[in-house]
Amino acid sequence: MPGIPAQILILDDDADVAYAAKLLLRRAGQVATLADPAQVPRYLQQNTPDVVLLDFNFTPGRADGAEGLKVLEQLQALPRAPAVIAMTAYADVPLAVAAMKCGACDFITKPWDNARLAAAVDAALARRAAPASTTPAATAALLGNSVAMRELRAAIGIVGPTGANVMVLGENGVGKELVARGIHLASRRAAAGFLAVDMGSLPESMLESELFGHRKGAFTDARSDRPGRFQSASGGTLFLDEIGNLALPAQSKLLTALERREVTPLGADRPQTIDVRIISATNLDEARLYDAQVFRPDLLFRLNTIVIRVPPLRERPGDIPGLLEHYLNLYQSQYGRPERAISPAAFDALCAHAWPGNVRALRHACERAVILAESDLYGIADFGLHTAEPVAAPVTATALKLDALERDAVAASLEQAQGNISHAARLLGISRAALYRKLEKHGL
Ligand SMILES: Nc1ncnc2c1ncn2[C@@H]1O[C@H](COP(=O)(O)OP(=O)(O)OP(=O)(O)O)[C@@H](O)[C@H]1O
Repeated sequence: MPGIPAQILILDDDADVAYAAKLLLRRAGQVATLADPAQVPRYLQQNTPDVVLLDFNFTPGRADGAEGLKVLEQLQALPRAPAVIAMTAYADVPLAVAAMKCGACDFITKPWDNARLAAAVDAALARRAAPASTTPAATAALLGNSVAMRELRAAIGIVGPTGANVMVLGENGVGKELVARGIHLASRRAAAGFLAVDMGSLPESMLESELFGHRKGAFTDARSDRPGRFQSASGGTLFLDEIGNLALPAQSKLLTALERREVTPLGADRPQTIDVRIISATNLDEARLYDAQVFRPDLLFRLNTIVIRVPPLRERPGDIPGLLEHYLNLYQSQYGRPERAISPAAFDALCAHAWPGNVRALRHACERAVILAESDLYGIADFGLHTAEPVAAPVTATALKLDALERDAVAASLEQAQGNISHAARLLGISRAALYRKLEKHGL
């Protein structure tokens, strides 16, 4: 509310940590500090915090986070629950992830990056103050009326104009790129371009030339000067997709570019200043993303000033009917097919399905149903889900064998790539889109 300063509570037994955070956050509101969870009930009798920065271990020697989780529970039970930002040591990231599952909105690792902490608190405060819907144009493509999707749209409206670097997290096919495009459209850079780069499919040997450009003659195939993605996206937004797949040496090159705000094309003797907003995305599990063996913490701090998490479709089943309707309509008109309704049994099955491939898989299933349906209503078999009855079609023994071989090859490459779609596609020598189709076909 205008005029009323936000209340921020820092709960940490380390006096130095609490004091440093207090100094940093003074400009964002009224800051109180407490050192002991036992003081919390009394504080809550007289105060209504908007944001709580919460440490998880207080008693010396304790590292299970139970004390912090108990406070989180108390805060969640309040009529106007504050936004809670978990604060943990780097080694305790799994604890922070557990806290997020219990309702914390974000987490910060200690020692923190000042800009990241300030941005996390600003984002938490802005989210509380935001009206239910913002910048419809920026989020028009993002369908779904679940609470999660409404919050996501509000977050895009808030984060977009800030210009801060954003990291979008979520499983494959949840809509991370749509979110990134929404942030771009809600930003002051909307009139300039949005350029997406699939970092997962960039071979390491090409990374520098692709990202930073090259001069004619810099290497055998460099027949002319070529700008890199950083230069091409100048003034706009560069979307670094599958950032979690970047090898460590490549991470350090990217870090240098971001730190210096300049890139040197291969073969050039002078760097060029860059002006891009970076939005990155990954499907990497957060515990792995925060593992320094996998991802450089200093690069992470550059990229994740704001973190946006897109929940999987199975956690927002209320969005499924609207998405089915949208994509069936889309493909019916695209393929000039008649309008059909979904049979009640198929509808129930589709709503109960876990959708491991998320919205992308649902979209493909709708396309398939529109193409294959023959009766008056869409039946579950038309959608080709692995839980459905197999479509009765004559198949020869050879086709069956080839199919089984293909399934095994896809499964083996996925295992070898530890579930990383880009890597698996590269192992198989096919595009990511083709791999998605095969995953769906074989119900993997
Ligand atoms: N909320 C949504 N409303 C409508 N369509 C959506 C939504 N979320 C995702 N989609 C559609 O699902 C497909 C996958 O979305 P997108 O590419 O943004 O996902 P992603 O998380 O970036 O996937 P990946 O991790 O595999 O790159 C796209 O066709 C997109 O249009």
